[in-house]
Amino acid sequence: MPGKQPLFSFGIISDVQYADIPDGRSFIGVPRYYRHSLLVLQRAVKKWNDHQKLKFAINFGDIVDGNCPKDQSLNVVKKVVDEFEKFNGPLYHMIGNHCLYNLPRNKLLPLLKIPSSDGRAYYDFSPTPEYRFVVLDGYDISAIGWPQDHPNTLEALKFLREKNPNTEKNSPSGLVGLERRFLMFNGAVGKEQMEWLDDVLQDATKSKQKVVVCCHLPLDPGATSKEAILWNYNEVMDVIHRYNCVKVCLAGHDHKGGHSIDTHGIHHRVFEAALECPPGTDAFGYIDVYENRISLVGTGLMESTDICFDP
Ligand SMILES: Nc1ccn([C@@H]2O[C@H](COP(=O)(O)O)[C@@H](O)[C@H]2O)c(=O)n1
Ligand SMILES: O=P(O)(O)OC[C@H](O)CO
Repeated sequence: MPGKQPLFSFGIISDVQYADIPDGRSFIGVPRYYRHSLLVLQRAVKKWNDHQKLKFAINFGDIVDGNCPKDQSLNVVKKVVDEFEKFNGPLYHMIGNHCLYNLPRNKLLPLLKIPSSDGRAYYDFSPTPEYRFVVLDGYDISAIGWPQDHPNTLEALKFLREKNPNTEKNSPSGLVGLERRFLMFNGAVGKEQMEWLDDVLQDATKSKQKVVVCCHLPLDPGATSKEAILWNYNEVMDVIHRYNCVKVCLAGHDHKGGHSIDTHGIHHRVFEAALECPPGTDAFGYIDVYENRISLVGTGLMESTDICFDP
């Protein structure tokens, strides 16, 4: 409603994928501006600070690109984190595949200040009594980021062998429809995390909190290309759909962005990537949160979106 003050607001950006290398292209030929993406982040932080009323900011993952020379990974991650930390408020990070190409979890999570035990990267926080944010770890079961002999790596490799017959496990060749998500650059939510999610949603329901679910990997086929969804998005959504508290799911990873409303009326918004902004353009924003609405105010290629729900 025009004129009504939001309960709170927060900044968002996704897929910065910075690297100090010349511009390139994605596998499907979309230009990627590896150096310029840091300027997009700098402009985002300036805009968030100028706003003055943002309660926090969330990075939806992939702060550094997989093409970053590996002897530079540690310094580059630190450099990008330093840019984020110029924001005058709390920051919440999540991990993406490109972060994990550069650093293992035990190095990455402390740098991103992700609360963690045993390398897990899922957590929740409550910025106001009415709202709970759940940050999922989409690379819990993954062939990247864990030590090679870790049970989660072995489970992921077994899963990929069963689901994707290609030698190159990032190739969706021959996979049909939603099977195209069974790629090495995606991952799954494991059993313990699933139980934790169920507990958090049960607690949020008891506490009459509305929940915003955040994950690097999208959770609804309507909001993303088939190659970019969480392997077990359907199992995660089955848990979410058992409750009424989740109002919105937010994600990155699929750089072109997207928006859908699923069969239970939950909105899914996938954010446009900072990496794919041609020089001088931007993709970031902030979200105003109300009792029964969230409103994304986008800058540049980040499309503004209004999302209404039952309180
Ligand atoms: N349709 C596709 C997409 C990707 N690949 C492989 O994945 C790698 C990573 O892709 P990016 O989006 O990060 O460029 C890429 O190098 C390919 O090996 C593929 O085979 N088919
Ligand atoms: O994480 P990337 O850069 O490999 O990109 C993933 C694609 O957007 C999936 O379609």
